[in-house]
Amino acid sequence: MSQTLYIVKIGGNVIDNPEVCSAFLNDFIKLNAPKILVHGGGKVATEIAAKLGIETQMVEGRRITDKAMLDVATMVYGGLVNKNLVAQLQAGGCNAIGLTGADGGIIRSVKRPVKAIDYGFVGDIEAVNDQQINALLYSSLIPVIAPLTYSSEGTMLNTNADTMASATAVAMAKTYKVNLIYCFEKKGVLSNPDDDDAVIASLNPESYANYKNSGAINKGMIPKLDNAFAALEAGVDQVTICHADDLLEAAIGSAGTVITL
Ligand SMILES: Nc1ncnc2c1ncn2[C@@H]1O[C@H](COP(=O)(O)OP(=O)(O)O)[C@@H](O)[C@H]1O
Ligand SMILES: CC(=O)N[C@@H](CCC(=O)OP(=O)(O)O)C(=O)O
Repeated sequence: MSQTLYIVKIGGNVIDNPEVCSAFLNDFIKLNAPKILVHGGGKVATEIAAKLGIETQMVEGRRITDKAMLDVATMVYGGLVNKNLVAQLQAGGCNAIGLTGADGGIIRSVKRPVKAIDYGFVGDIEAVNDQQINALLYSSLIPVIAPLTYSSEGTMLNTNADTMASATAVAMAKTYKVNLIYCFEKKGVLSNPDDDDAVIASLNPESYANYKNSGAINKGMIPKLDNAFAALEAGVDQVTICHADDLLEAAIGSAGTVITL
């Protein structure tokens, strides 16, 4: 029986809220098992870009990333957000190491081909170096992964954090029983987006299709759930979507929305 590895993704709305983020990090530190943190930061990037006079354009939850926006993404995700998370984890006694996909060559991607939409410098993941990630875990380092990848041409590419978490989980499922937990600012996937307590306990592809058709599940939740189902189909053991406050409960299956096939 292989060991459980927790891959926890934290979204940009939580990162932007210092109190909730700090409480979440304290719980992440308490999670007593091999673990990886994948972070977003879309909200911070949008704020900093606006201060620099760069407008944000999102299509289906993905940021249109021209060169100026790529520079913002690289600075904000790989620098500001990643290093602040690492500093807080280190202060709490957790030996975190901050990485983009380029560091240690852990996640390589290819620039998304231009079809109906030109997303610019956005990467579609091609390869996750699970052996390199394993080497870090064996050294008792806790990887903290920013939503950036690199191309074989030597450029950084902006990559959705939910997809980073899902692809990392799939690669690590070769050696671990992976428990993937998406933490955000709501208690789970809601059956009624206006009622924060209407948490769906368990969601399968059929119920997902129904909620999507009725409009109850929309916007950023659609790519998150597509990533969640893709991870399960590719061998990840468990996927949960929960509030950042409920990480430790979700880790034992008693909070949030459990995704099933
Ligand atoms: N049924 C739903 N339940 C919960 N959230 C939903 C639902 N439908 C849409 N959403 C939206 O999805 C968002 C989460 O996606 P996203 O903004 O990409 O999160 P993150 O930045 O944490 O990855 C929520 O903030 C919420 O506005
Ligand atoms: C290509 C793409 O869309 N990248 C995302 C990466 C950040 C992210 O995913 O952050 P959240 O998890 O906070 O949404 C973006 O720039 O918004």
